[in-house]
Amino acid sequence: MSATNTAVQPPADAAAPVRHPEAPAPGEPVGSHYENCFGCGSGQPHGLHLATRAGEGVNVTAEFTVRPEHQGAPGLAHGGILATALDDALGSLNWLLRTISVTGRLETDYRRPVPVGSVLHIAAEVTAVAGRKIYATAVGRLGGPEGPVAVRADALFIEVKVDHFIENGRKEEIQAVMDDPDAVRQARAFEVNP
Ligand SMILES: CCCCCCCC/C=C\CCCCCCCC(=O)SCCNC(=O)CCNC(=O)[C@H](O)C(C)(C)COP(=O)(O)OP(=O)(O)OC[C@H]1O[C@@H](n2cnc3c(N)ncnc32)[C@H](O)[C@@H]1OP(=O)(O)O
Repeated sequence: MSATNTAVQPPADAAAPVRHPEAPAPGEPVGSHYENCFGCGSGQPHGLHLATRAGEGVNVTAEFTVRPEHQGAPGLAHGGILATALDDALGSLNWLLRTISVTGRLETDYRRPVPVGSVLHIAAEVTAVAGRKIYATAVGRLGGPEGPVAVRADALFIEVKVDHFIENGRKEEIQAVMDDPDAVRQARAFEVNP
């Protein structure tokens, strides 16, 4: 049995999540939110290069292929890397809700070791929303989408404005993003089109 923390369990009066009408269609890729993201960006040679697709509900699926640079113990994925993979899949649920949010709490259970070379099949979904708090869960399986559970997580994401990144990110990277009008428009659209 997993230990649970009330912070990642929705309160009784939380609302069911609603799939945004402009969310990516089921089966469509959920693009990377930032090319230098260690989880999903194409610009990180040692990154996880997570490929995420929208599901039919407020959910996504993703695959993560464990490479030698992701090791903790010999031949096995590092636990922090596995948490990163789940965290990033959970983060891409932003596109299903069309809400920008960041991880407040991530509670992870490791059930099986994950060998280098294996593919972690991840499924993540929003379970409830209460104000700015978004409750979500993710599971990573081995051998296929129905395979045995290797790792799972419950998470609390907190909704933020674009200014969260502008005010807190290092100036160089923020300026580079702001110089890309498409990136700014995409991020701002989340705020004006709830
Ligand atoms: C032109 C530029 C454009 C840029 C555009 C970029 C677009 C990007 C798009 C999409 C990004 C997606 C990225 C996904 C990547 C994968 C996910 C990650 O790795 S995210 C990184 C890791 N997480 C953090 O760095 C958060 C650090 N923490 C914070 O910044 C703050 O703590 C924050 C924003 C989470 C909350 O701070 P507060 O001041 O806004 O709000 P308060 O009042 O503290 O919390 C609100 C409620 O939530 C609860 N809460 C907050 N944190 C909690 C926690 N850890 N555990 C339990 N409850 C918590 C509080 O108790 C409060 O609850 P009550 O309303 O009082 O009921």
